[in-house]
Amino acid sequence: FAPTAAPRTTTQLHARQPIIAGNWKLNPSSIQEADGLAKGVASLLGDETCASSSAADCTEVVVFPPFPFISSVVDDLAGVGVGVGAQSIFHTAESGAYTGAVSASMVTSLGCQYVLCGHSERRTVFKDDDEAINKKVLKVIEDGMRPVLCIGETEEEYDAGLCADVCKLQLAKDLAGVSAAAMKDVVIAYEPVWAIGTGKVCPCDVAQTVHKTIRDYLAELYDRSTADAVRIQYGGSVTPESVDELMAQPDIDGCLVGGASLVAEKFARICNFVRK
Ligand SMILES: O=C[C@H](O)COP(=O)(O)O
Repeated sequence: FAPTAAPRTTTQLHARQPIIAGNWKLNPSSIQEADGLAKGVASLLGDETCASSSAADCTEVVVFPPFPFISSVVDDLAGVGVGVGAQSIFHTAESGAYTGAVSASMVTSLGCQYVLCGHSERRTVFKDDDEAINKKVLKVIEDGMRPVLCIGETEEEYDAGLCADVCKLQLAKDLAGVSAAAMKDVVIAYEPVWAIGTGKVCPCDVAQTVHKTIRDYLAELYDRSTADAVRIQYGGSVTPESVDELMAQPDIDGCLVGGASLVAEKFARICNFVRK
């Protein structure tokens, strides 16, 4: 799938490849529907030119189906250049008496390249705390996959002016023990909780400011060069209508899309965002 306008300049010091991801969450309700969605995405984005490229003018696309659909979706997307990831993993053990758990090695063996860690719905509904999220991040890296570490503040924290503090604290705790070298495989997703599934997109200038704050803090945790190479996605009610302006911001390198990723045409339009 070709970019629809002139690519972001590649002469900048750290040309980060855009990454658009679709988090299907607890959707759809059957394997038939999941295959239909994956095949729809495949037919709309079907072009192998981006499959093996990490060039900044080529957008990486990943989808995160529910566990039972992963294998089939991997098959549906074979040869299309769209990656597949898992929405979580169990971080405590690889095997044993853990009813309902799914290990990193299981999803790796299915062909997953990415795992979501720390999504706000995991933090609130499933009580994943920063210690568990940190273990997941480390486990994903250890198993040769890439974590998409989700961070972000609640509406109350945003209103109290605590956005930067919350994001920094989550980064410090969730990235503990992750080396600078490993950060090349880590994607950060800034997802203000108040914008998730609400239709309220964070204003682009606010999102850019937070992304820059996150990048500057990564430079404190690591170094400037490492921070400048990390890809930071925005997530929260992203739509075909909002994606172009978001992606025009200098520190926004991609989007983590929920609801709009469940409609192949909308997701394809977001992946084919117009570069400004
Ligand atoms: O993982 C995706 C985010 O939670 C955003 O979801 P949303 O696009 O439905 O607001």
